[in-house]
Amino acid sequence: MSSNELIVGAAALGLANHAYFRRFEPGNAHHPVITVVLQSFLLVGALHYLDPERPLTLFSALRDYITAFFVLVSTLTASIFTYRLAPWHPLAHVPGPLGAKLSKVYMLRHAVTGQRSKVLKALHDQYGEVVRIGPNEVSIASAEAITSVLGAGGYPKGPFYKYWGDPTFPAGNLLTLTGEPHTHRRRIWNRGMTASSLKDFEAILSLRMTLMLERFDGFAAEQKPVDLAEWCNYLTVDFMGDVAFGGGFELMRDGEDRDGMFRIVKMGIKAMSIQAQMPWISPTLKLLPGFKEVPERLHEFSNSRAEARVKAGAKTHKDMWYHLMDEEGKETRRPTLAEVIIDGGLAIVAGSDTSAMTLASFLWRMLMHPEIHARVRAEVDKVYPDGEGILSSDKHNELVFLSACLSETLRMHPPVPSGGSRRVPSGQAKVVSGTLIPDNTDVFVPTYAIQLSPKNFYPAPESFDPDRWLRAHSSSDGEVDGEVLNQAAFVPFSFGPANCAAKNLAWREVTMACAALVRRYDMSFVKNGGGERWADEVKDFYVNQCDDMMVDIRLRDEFKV
Ligand code: HEM
Repeated sequence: MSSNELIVGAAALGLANHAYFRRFEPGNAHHPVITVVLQSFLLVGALHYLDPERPLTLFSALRDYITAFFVLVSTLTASIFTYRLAPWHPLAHVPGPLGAKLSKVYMLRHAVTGQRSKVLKALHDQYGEVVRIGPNEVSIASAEAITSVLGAGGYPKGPFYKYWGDPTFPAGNLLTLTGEPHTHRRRIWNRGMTASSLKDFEAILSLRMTLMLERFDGFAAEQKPVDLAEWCNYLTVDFMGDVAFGGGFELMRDGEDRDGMFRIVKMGIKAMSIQAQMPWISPTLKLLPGFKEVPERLHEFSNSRAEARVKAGAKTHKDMWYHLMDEEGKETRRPTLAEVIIDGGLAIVAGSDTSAMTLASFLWRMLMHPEIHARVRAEVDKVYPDGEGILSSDKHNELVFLSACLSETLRMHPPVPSGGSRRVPSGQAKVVSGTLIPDNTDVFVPTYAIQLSPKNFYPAPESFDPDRWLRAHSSSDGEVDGEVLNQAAFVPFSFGPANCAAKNLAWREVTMACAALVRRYDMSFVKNGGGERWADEVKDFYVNQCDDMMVDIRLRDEFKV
């Protein structure tokens, strides 16, 4: 075999590898790398076997190896790129930026910088409702996609979700499950969210709110600036700890994340949000030393909380554990301890940052729009003239304007702004938003882009206008003089069988906290603290993450003694 034959052989192998990987999608990064390394090695071995007269020195063997490896990898890459841009690619008819068609690296870099949701919105503004955002991925920003992709007759969760669980646990959590296992586990979750369960959780929340108000009274007395965003997080973490494990987190009492656990959780979410863009990289990264440290710490932490909960038993109010563990024995197959621990951990992760971001965004909007703030406060004062009942949800339906402000907050600042993917199963290609979405495509339905589209919210979709919700409610068909408010396009809690499992709990939680804080305190951004730009700095790491929001807190005059 001459050098020419080596080159032709390596190129043929490159093409054969592409054909193989197209048919059998690699589940990790290390197997393809090992395969390519080994194949180059075997090719050089074959060269020397077939041409025994070829000089065999360390130098010539190395040179042949490098040539074979380089040609194989280059042909494989060129073949992949050519196919991805070819007119016969199944997604050739979907418009999108060239970089995204070629490689997932295009969206990966936006995931790393937390700009994914904003980039998706810009791409939809440029290319329309259906955009190709990866070699095999599309984003569809339309109300139609919400029902036909996320709804009951839609598609199962895609590989994006595969690694959101804890690799140190044998069971997957609710977020990672799809199909029948998801339906089964979701039934148990739903049982934990009935009206009577919500009342139990509300009683737990009112205790936490009382503590928050005590702490804020203290800051007001000391005239000490407070990181409002951080304290929103302390509230929601402490509350989720109570709900999921019957207690144990005391961030508000300590006034800090003492053992750094929640900083780790945030880092973990950020890392996962980046990996989820290339799910096949996860199994490879897990082989690296130190990589399991974060999940292992979380595992130990959840385990210790679970042990404490098991020892303590159910308290006066039934917590989530009670339902997840099926302590009433309603299931034929009772959940295992591992399943309950991992779902308890999920409740902390899924329920704390989302609610905290909603609360912080609402309060930021109040600080930015004093005239709207004044109207919310007037309503709260009217509904709770002496404060009686403010830590219960009984009168929440009377907080009409506050609810409109919360809806507008969740429209403009959805805490999960771009979401995860659904994968079209083989044989289930269908037309969505006028475009054929072929088999095996990963489909994203980006909440932020949909909720800021003038097709769904008009006029001024990028302005904070809570009254749009009131105007729409006052008309019988939801339409007012050329205005658009498409309720079907309002999905901050997602949609369909895998929508937020605790939507009603979350709504009560943030309503109660907003009402109590607005009623009791005057707040203002600390001078030169950059608070006015807070929302611009929010990053999309699947769940939004934010910087400090430093505010001065004062008791309203009527509460001063
Ligand atoms: C305002 C606050 C909240 C918002 C905006 C929110 C939003 C969402 C969204 C958009 C999803 C779907 C994510 C996806 O498919 O990728 C989701 C799922 C979920 N959320 Fe929430 N959430 C909130 C609060 C909570 C709370 C308090 C809990 C607490 C227990 C919770 C538990 C869950 C769970 C378990 C799932 C997974 C559901 C499934 O896959 O079946 N969320 N949430």
